[in-house]
Amino acid sequence: MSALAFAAERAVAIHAVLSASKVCQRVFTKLVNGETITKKDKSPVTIGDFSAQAVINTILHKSFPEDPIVGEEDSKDLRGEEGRQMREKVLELANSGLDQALTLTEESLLETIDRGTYAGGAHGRMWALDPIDGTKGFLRGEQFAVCLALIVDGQVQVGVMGCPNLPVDAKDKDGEKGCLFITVKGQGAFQRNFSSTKETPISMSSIQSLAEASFCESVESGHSNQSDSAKIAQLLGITKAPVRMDSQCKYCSLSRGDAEVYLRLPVSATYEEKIWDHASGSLLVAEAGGIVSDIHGQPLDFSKGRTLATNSGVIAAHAKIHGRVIEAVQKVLFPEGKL
Ligand SMILES: Nc1ncnc2c1ncn2[C@@H]1O[C@H](COP(=O)(O)O)[C@@H](OP(=O)(O)O)[C@H]1O
Ligand SMILES: [Mg+2]
Ligand SMILES: [Mg+2]
Ligand SMILES: [Mg+2]
Repeated sequence: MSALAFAAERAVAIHAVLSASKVCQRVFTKLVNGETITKKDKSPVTIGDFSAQAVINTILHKSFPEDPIVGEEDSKDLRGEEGRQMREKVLELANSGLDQALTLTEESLLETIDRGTYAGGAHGRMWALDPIDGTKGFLRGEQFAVCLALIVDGQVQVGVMGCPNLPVDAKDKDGEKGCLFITVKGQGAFQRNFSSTKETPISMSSIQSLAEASFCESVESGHSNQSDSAKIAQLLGITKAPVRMDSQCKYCSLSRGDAEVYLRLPVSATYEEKIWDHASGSLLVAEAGGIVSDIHGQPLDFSKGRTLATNSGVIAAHAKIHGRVIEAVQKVLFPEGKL
């Protein structure tokens, strides 16, 4: 029997994401003032984001030196005298997550972080990396995810997500936390706990009626229009309150049946979703029995560069109900019937 496709990429991605997730867990308990800065777009970035990107880029480069990386962060804020304090912290943290043979110097730290500047596009292999997705959730001690995906010719082929604060069993919220979600196109979706190497197949819950469904959305009202989502839920007959959660943990929750619908509704006409915010999560949901599209029902197009430039918003649901959800989305967002 021939080896499964992308077996090496899957294994390396698991190792990289797990290593970075553990660094993030360590940072959170030690994060102090001055270790978070605000980026030009007003979003936060922490020593955790930089360290996780350094760990993953270093591990990827060792196994796949030719592969470009589309990563969220760059080293600008770590350079020069202004960046010295943060740079030293990030160096120490990144090295704590890497094997000794891969130990970074200040110079190679900046270089490895900047391997994530690839422009993306329709051709060839590339990794999409969000070292901490849901940085706001991370800062609140809530949900965040370390997200890595392999994209080949515009198609997501491998996705691995590490969710350090997610309960391994949604029904036992105070139980063990820390799980990894793993998927390869055509090979299904799996969950593994940080504490074990055993992988369990997961799938979305197939509900009979939307009245039983629950939907999830971002915690941040600036990332998704929550008043429109309430109207859509009402139109669908969903009565349960939304589950608000940061990061791609929403895709993970859907994939193992904790919720049935994920609504991410545009808050502005100009914002373009980033490919690293959706690549791994959207493949996981698709492999678990769902459909992920934009608000018009169009597939997410990962071939347009660093953003999903031709898509607007994200709607994910079980394949059996996705069409009905899109109908409701269209009715609420475009009451005149115009697209
Ligand atoms: N106006 C906006 N609309 C949609 N997403 C946005 C946004 N501004 C920022 N984001 C993205 O929302 C992501 C978090 O997703 P969520 O809201 O589901 O937790 C952020 O990822 P980072 O935290 O990696 O920066 C960021 O890329
Ligand atoms: Mg960010
Ligand atoms: Mg993100
Ligand atoms: Mg991020």
